[in-house]
Amino acid sequence: MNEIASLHERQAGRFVIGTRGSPLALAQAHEFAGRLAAAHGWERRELPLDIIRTTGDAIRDRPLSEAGGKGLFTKEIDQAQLHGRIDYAIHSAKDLPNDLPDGLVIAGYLPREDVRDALISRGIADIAGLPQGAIVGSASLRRQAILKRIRPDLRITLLRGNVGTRLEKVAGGEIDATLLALAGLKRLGLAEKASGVLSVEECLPAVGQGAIAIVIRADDEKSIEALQPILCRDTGIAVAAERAFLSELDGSCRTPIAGHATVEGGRFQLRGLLLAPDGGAAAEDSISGTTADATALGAELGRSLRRRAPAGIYS
Ligand SMILES: NCc1[nH]cc(CCC(=O)O)c1CC(=O)O
Repeated sequence: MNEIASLHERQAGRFVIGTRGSPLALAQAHEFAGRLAAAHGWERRELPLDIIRTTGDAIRDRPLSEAGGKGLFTKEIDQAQLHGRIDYAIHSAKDLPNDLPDGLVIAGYLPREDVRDALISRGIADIAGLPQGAIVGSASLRRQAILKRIRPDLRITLLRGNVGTRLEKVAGGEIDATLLALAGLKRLGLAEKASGVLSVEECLPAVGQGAIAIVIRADDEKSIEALQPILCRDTGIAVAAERAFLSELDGSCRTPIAGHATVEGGRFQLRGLLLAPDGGAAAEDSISGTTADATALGAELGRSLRRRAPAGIYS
């Protein structure tokens, strides 16, 4: 969107929503806008989307961990937000860096989708069913290490691109399988592309998986207030604890880490997993308590796993 269009829509609209342009990012932004409009009885066009291309969108050929990590998908959006061009930025919680730039904060989360990973293959329902030496594509260090741990014979290749591209590579026979977040598939209306769904026990999800984070300017009281009716408190508690866990372990996203928290009836539980990149060694544990202590417990589990990290990860 050019500057003039942006200014024009800004006068017509109540709030401007910033998002990346991938199909999944757009689906998430539309879900947010639909919920916000419904909560206030606003017209959907009063919440225009400003689609922002990020540096990360242009990188296709190498692991993001080598190209500079998670901030690549947020930098241009952060700038637009700090300059006041957008009010709300909608992100997959999983893709948000540990530390946001000064002046921006996570205001909360929408209700979480299914946190599990889906297996995408030509008709095989679980990892055990994949043929010996099958080629599995993934760009996620977590998924790669988990796969190597349970099936050392699999040949893991780097697979990037948006969800549609990844599905095509399996359908076309270029690779035998991949793992994708079921949440993303559901939000794209593609859940039937999953040939199987992996349990949380078998494949512990990434921190933040399935949750949509809403970022605002820290001092933007109008935007914070309008959000309140659509935020999911339990998701907020769970993801904040997962992020506290992650921030004790690694900010560089070069280490395979999984973490998943649940909140039910005032109780909180978090499982965490830290793996050697080749899947050969792992440290895993869980912690539970009251929701009031969730973030502190998340950090505690992170420190505890760090002390027990497989050799070669931190030293
Ligand atoms: N890193 C890409 C990314 N970021 C968020 C999702 C899916 C949606 C989610 O996890 O909330 C995906 C694709 C995937 O992992 O399948």
